[in-house]
Amino acid sequence: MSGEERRGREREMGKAETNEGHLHEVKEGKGNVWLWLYTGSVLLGLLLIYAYRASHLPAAGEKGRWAWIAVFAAELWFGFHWFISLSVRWSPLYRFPFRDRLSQRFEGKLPGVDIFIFTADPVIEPPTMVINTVLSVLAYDYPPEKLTIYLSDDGCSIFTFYALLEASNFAKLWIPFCKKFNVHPMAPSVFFSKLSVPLDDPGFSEWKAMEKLYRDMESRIDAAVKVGEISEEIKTQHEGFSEWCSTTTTKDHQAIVKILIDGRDQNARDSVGHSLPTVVYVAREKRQKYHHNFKAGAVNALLRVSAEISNGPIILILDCDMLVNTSESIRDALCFFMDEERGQEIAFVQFPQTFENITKNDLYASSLKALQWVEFHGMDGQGGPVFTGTCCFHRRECLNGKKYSKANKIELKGERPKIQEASTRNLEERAKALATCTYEEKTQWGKEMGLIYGCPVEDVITGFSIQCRGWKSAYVNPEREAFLGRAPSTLSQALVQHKRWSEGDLQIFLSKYCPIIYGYGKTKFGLQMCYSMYCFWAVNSIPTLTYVTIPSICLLNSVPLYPSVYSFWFIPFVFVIAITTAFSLWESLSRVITLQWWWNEQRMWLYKRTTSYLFALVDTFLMLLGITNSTFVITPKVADEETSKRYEQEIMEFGITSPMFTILTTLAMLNLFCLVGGIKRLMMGEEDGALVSHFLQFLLCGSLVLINLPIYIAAFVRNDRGSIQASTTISAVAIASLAYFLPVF
Ligand SMILES: O=c1ccn([C@@H]2O[C@H](COP(=O)(O)OP(=O)(O)O[C@H]3O[C@H](CO)[C@@H](O)[C@H](O)[C@H]3O)[C@@H](O)[C@H]2O)c(=O)[nH]1
Ligand SMILES: [Mn+2]
Repeated sequence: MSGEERRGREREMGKAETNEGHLHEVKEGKGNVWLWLYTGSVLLGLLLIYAYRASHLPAAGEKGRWAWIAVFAAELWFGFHWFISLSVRWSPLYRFPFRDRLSQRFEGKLPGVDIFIFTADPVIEPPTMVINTVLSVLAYDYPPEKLTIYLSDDGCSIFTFYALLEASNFAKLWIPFCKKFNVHPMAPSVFFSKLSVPLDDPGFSEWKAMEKLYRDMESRIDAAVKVGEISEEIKTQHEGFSEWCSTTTTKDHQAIVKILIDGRDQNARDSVGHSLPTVVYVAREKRQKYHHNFKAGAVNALLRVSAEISNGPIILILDCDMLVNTSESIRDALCFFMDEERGQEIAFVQFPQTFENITKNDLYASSLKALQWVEFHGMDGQGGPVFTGTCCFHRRECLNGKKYSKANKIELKGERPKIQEASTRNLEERAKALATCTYEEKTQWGKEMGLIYGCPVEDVITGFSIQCRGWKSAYVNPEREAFLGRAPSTLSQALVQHKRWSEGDLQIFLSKYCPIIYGYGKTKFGLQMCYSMYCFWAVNSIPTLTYVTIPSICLLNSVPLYPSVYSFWFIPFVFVIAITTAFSLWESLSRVITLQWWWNEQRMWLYKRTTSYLFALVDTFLMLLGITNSTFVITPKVADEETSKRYEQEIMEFGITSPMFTILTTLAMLNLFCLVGGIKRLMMGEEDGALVSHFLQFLLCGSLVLINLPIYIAAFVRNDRGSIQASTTISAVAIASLAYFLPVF
């Protein structure tokens, strides 16, 4: 299904509301009859399962009693989590902006927009990638004098600064080029590598010339990075280079604020004579003894710096790998904020995080389709989606802590100071003072103002606190993806990212901002349920681990844990398994996803639960006990050629040793051994009716073996550098063999 078809379908699914005169259309999802039926029947099935578990509990001293209790507890938890996950399905909303109405009514009065781009490490996030994001943003279809771009560099890298300087020069040609040829995505590296212009096209030579200019710039930057030094000749191009000296390190340096293009300057023009957006480089001060609060700290520093320089009332927050793919998304977002009636209560407009490097069947389930195609629309119906840290437009005032009030109409005003009022240098000096380590001492920054500190998902917790102040958020998922980022391209990256997310979400539940307690009376119960569902991700690890080990070990020991095929109680089990699987398949297949894709999603669902979520749970407890501190492991955005090749071929990447891989391999081996043991017993006819009495255990263990196929292949068949390390395989086999000796209680 193409984007257009999906959109058509969503429109159809929605009930029309009166949209006359509005800047956007809101449609409520319908078709709840099916959902009622689904919910009702699964609920009934679950109750029957629980009744069976309670009434057939093995007596004290009988083999399998404790296994039974454990499996029962897991089923209770699964039922509970399934139930709260309905909250994101009940009342989806779909939104569609009317850009033409916006232009008709507001073209001359559009608000200033400040765009924040964040980078933190020049190796993981190469300068050429970062400036591609910057260039794509510069080519937005928006009045340049109202656009200011801030690059926050937590890596304080002279190469990133140099790359930005190159980009600000290149922009003078790139912006008119994008407009002339209607370029999408507006990032040169992606654009030139994915598209080629036909020879007979009238624009051919211009196109090729631009590509050459881009490639030259890219090689200049890459060359400087490779040498590890900026040449004296380059340093003469800008006095900003003098900020770096021999003692400058990522963790220890003064604040740097450099306005590379001042849009107020009459001489700052592109090649066709139009004025240019303002471009600012910011590296907030870092000192060893001050905690810098990761991305949240960077956002807050930019909030203050930008207030001094441009003070745009609308802010777009972007990660450094999030390229702009359509020039319209600022205007789309404004259709929500500027709607006279519906817009007043909207604090932020979230776009989905879409990615340019998703493989054919999304091997690591990184496209987050379930979340972004189903769940966020569902949350929108309960008060608004989460803030996901990127691809999100905010009202500045809401980020600064303002409470919603019906009486107060907020106006989207805020003009840049005129050039005669403040010179560029003067602005830089004033802004620097706002980006120091000590500035936030004894202030509300990180608490009531700006992004909230101390949580690995600063975005989610902040979004929730904004909603608790009475605001709503809106989710818009346009036909053509608005942004294109880079998804993790190895298994370990994907698992580490999910560890951070699930850990952060669990910490929200345990923090002052617990959705149920803090949100009580401030938000809808449905919204609290949505958030709780994410908060409990990490907790899922324990019941999932129970379920992937105990029934299999019991199978090996011929201890039945489920009703036999001929029993009445067999029906609810099969029914719940069948209908929930069918529902999930329907949800996926009706939204483009292929069968293989769905299967990959199921595998990642399992892997995340048995590793990322488990580690998140453990780390959260250690943190509560004061043993560890919260950290932020940055997701790598580049990989070596061999790894990238395997990724494109959808071959799972292990390669390194990691406790996560040991767990995954052990679980895979355990299930293989148990299945083999169970089948052996069947073949030998050691026990009559074993298949009938253990049918569901065979099914469960068999499915686990099937889903783990890539692990067996990576451990025993493959011998490339991405396969499972021999040491991991050996320890996994050793631990899993213990299953043969494990007594069943
Ligand atoms: O100390 C830091 C750490 C990170 N970043 C930036 O934060 C962004 C997100 O980091 P990344 O490693 O790419 O994390 P992801 O897992 O891809 O990030 C998702 O999840 C994060 C919360 O866990 C959100 O902040 C992000 O916006 C969201 O895309 C990147 O641009 C980083 O450069 C900083 O500026 N300073
Ligand atoms: Mn990222």
